[in-house]
Amino acid sequence: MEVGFLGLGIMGKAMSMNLLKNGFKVTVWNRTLSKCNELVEFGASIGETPAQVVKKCRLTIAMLSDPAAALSVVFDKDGVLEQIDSGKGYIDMSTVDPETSSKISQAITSKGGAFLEAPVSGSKQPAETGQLVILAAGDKGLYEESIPAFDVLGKKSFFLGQVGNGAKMKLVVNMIMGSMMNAFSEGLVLSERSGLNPHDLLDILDLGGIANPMFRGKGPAMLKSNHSPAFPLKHQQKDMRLALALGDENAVSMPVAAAANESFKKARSMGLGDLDFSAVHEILKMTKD
Ligand SMILES: NC(=O)C1=CN([C@@H]2O[C@H](COP(=O)(O)OP(=O)(O)OC[C@H]3O[C@@H](n4cnc5c(N)ncnc54)[C@H](OP(=O)(O)O)[C@@H]3O)[C@@H](O)[C@H]2O)C=CC1
Ligand SMILES: O=CCCC(=O)O
Repeated sequence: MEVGFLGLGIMGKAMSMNLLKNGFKVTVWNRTLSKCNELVEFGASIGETPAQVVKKCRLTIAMLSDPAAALSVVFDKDGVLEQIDSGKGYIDMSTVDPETSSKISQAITSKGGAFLEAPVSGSKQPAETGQLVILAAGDKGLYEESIPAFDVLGKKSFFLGQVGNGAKMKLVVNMIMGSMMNAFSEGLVLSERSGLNPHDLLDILDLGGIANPMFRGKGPAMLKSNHSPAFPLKHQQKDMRLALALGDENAVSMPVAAAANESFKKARSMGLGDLDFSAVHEILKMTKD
């Protein structure tokens, strides 16, 4: 199957590489075009614009940083809309808000194309090993057509109904994750400041009812102040912001998420946005008497 792939950041590079390794023909595009070269070494072709990729491929996947990027790649000059038509499908796997996704869906479908939003749970390593969880919504026929690709990219896909539901589910999941990261960081600081060994805390957490892969995977690196980016903090803060907007629209009080968002904003303002979202630990460590 020939698939187009737009956006070769941390996630897009791993996902398109995975498709190539599993026998898909992949045509890639990235805003910074030089990032395509590594994929070419593994057999990918390059499209010089999003429109060129869509012209060549029946299915095109996008994995872009945020709503502005997702909209730009579709609506700007040489964008997806210039070549989408009936018989072609567009799958946006970026994490965006439901309004952005709906706007893209309307534009694609008004030109006869099929649209699916399919944000993912899971980070760099699950993307490399095909262990993502795919939260799809939109055109059911396109979802079914995409299953061979989703089976390579993920360990499980969900079809959640109408466009917007995948985006909302992803924001709820990441809102919980961002709040957990803040609570975890505060716990690590509290254990150290009160004279405990934080490595003991990690062991104890891992044996109890709140054990989870995020604490297990990131905890030891956080204690060494190693925040090599898997999920950039700037994207986690974007997701908190979009989740809080969803809370506003639905009159859901979210004081815990709002406090977590403030910590991520502070970390961004201190220049930590390109580090892993675990770097929020650094600003919590800085608070003293
Ligand atoms: N990293 C993670 O663990 C996960 C991330 N996500 C989500 O996946 C998406 C991608 O994340 P990730 O790969 O980490 O992000 P990166 O920051 O590594 O990559 C972002 C990508 O978006 C492109 N981009 C940014 N702005 C524009 C623009 N205006 N026009 C065109 N392209 C643009 C970048 O191009 P360029 O190279 O030119 O800068 C790059 O390809 C985000 O929505 C994120 O929230 C979801 C699950 C996990
Ligand atoms: O959006 C990013 C999710 C990262 C993860 O699920 O570990």
